[in-house]
Amino acid sequence: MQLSKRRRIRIDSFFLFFFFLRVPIDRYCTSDLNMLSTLRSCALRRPLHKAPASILQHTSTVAPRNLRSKAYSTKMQTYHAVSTYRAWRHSLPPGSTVGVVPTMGALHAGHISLARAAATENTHVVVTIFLNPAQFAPTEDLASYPKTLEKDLEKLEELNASLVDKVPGRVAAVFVPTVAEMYPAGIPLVRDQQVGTFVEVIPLSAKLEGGTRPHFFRGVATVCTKLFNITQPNTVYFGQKDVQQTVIIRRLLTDLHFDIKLRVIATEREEDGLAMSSRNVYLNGKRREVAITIYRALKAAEELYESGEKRAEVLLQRAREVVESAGDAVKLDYVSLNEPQLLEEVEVVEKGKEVILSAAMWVMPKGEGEGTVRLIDNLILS
Ligand SMILES: Nc1ncnc2c1ncn2[C@@H]1O[C@H](COP(=O)(O)OP(=O)(O)OP(=O)(O)O)[C@@H](O)[C@H]1O
Ligand SMILES: CC(C)(CO)[C@@H](O)C(=O)[O-]
Ligand code: BAL
Repeated sequence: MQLSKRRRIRIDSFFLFFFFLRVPIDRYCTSDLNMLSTLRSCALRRPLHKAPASILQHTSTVAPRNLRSKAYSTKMQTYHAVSTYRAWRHSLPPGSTVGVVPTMGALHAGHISLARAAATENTHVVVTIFLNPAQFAPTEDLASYPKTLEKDLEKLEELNASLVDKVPGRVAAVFVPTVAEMYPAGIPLVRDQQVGTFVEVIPLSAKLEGGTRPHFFRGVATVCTKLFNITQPNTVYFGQKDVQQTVIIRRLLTDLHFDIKLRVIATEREEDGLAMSSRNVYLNGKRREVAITIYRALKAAEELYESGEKRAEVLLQRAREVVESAGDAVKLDYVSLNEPQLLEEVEVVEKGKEVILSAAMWVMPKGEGEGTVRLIDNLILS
């Protein structure tokens, strides 16, 4: 049957109306994605002819620009269960990119710089906060590790508020799972008692930090594998402060065929150069003063390198001397020069090749009830 001309025009304008309605929504999807995530926005991206009426109603409620910034400040979601996180992750519109920042909490400016980098490069940032028992030996500080969840969430909200409009992403979700969720079979700290699935990156995990903390990278690789499976990132963000961890994660991503990019973000430091670290809260007064020794030692070796010395043993000796000069307030675990792929020790720094100069040092107890505090740091010589 032929439609009358007037009726055809009315039908065409009806479709045109919805076509134009969709344009701002699509633009919205690329710039203000966090807001959309709370609206289960994948539905909005469905071809309009398939969209149910209620979804179309939604579109008109998100449209006013002046409401968007308000919505931002209320939408960062915290998920404790894998299932609810997954529901959120599946709800993201096509074209979303997710940058994941794994942490153990007690957030400081170093963590925030990772999240900021992720916000610059993704539409959605997910920060995970999980104090992972599997990377602690029974003798280590799992029980006393700082726990500041409320403040952590505030800091992430502050970051969101500080991000300018042209930064595409916001911290949209914080994943804070329970130990039972992450380790359904339980996770005793004694390795021989552990049951379940574990991931090891051999032989990288036995080097440097692994020499003193043989359990450590098995715990890290295992929990990161779980977190990557759950959070489904496009890119993961790790700090250079834990440089061996970044080498191990790169290897893990390659070997397990994760379709995930790795970004390594520069170390944030205190004014005097001390690398920021959650464990720095253990350091007060005199202990905080001597903590800077690790950075001074690395800098002294770097200076010597820059003056032309390329022999590893001479450079490392320089660093050792600086630590020794601080007396028995500190104790060096190792200082080492390694190439960045397999962490093989380097004897002479070759022209044009980057090497990792890294160290671990304990700050010794001073008063009653104080424990030793282990610090790590590194510089890249290039
Ligand atoms: N100063 C820093 N600058 C940049 N990234 C950092 C810094 N400190 C930690 N990170 C990164 O943040 C991520 C989470 O680290 P984590 O939660 O263990 O904090 P941490 O400060 O390293 O704690 P810890 O004191 O236990 O070593 C890691 O990728 C780590 O490398
Ligand atoms: C990567 C990590 C969050 C795994 O627990 C931890 O090792 C850390 O914070 O560096
Ligand atoms: N960022 C390192 C975590 C740990 O020492 O357990």
